[in-house]
Amino acid sequence: MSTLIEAHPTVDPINYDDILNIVNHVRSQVTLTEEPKIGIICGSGLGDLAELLTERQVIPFTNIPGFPPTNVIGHKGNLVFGNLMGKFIVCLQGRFHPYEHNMNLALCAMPVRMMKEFGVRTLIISNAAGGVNSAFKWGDLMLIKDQLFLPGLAGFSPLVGINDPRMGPRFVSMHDAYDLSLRQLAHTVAHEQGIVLHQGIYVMSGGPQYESPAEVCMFKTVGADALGMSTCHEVTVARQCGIRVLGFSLITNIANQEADTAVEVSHEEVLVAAKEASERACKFVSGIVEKL
Ligand SMILES: O=P(O)(O)O[C@@H]1C[C@H](O)[C@@H](CO)O1
Ligand code: HPA
Repeated sequence: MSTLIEAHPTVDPINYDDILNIVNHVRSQVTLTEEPKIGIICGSGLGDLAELLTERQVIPFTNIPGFPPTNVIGHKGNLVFGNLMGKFIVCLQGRFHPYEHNMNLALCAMPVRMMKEFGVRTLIISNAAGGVNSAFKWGDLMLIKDQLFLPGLAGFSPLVGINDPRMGPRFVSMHDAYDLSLRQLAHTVAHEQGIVLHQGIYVMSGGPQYESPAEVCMFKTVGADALGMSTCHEVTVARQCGIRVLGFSLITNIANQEADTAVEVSHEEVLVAAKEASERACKFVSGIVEKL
């Protein structure tokens, strides 16, 4: 199976040497005096966090070979190194959504493999999601306890294809995907900051269409709490390469379950809600980084 990237026909996201070459190319554009032990993937609403870093070194995705363009409004498209709460970190300001890139999940998760090479041991990942759990309100935060990775279950795992053992094991356990001790830490921070922090199961669909009411009901029946179109491919790769993960969703809309009283959801609504939750989410993540 070829996973070569159309725009960069010499880069293969499942080729370990290609990943190393890209990492070295990035290294040549920055001055790294230490390894970033913490990585952050900023989903919708968390992008401003990358602006809070001090001594920032910013590399636009367009300067990174093998990186496709990010087309989703609300995602800036920068790799940012810098300090947050006294810790040196690397931040992905924007991400690749599989629906933008022909469901090439290995490509979309490639930044996680790069983070591992930079030295990342802990990854904080966020997303915008539609709430299914009836206790959730617009603007709430939900810690991800577990995931339903629909593209992965359907054969679109980022781990499909030849597995170079330098990437990690062929078969990866997802039983402890969202680290328990990190979740406990997140609850402590939320409590200190007076933030509502639910916990639940995140579903990743292929998108880009939002779910129909019948699909929302189906997901609710199987235990879903929040619905989105990202994150699970990144978490899967992180677990393969031994990075521990903390994930959370900004609940930007309430997923409608009744066709007769249809409630439209739009990307604009998602962005407005994500922007509203941004300050709270940035403070939450900063509080977690401080305690890591
Ligand atoms: O990167 P995220 O997951 O925050 O992106 C949001 C959620 C959906 O993927 C997409 C459509 O609203 O944008
Ligand atoms: N469904 C899927 N993805 C989303 C949603 C939703 O309701 N809201 C934000 N991203």
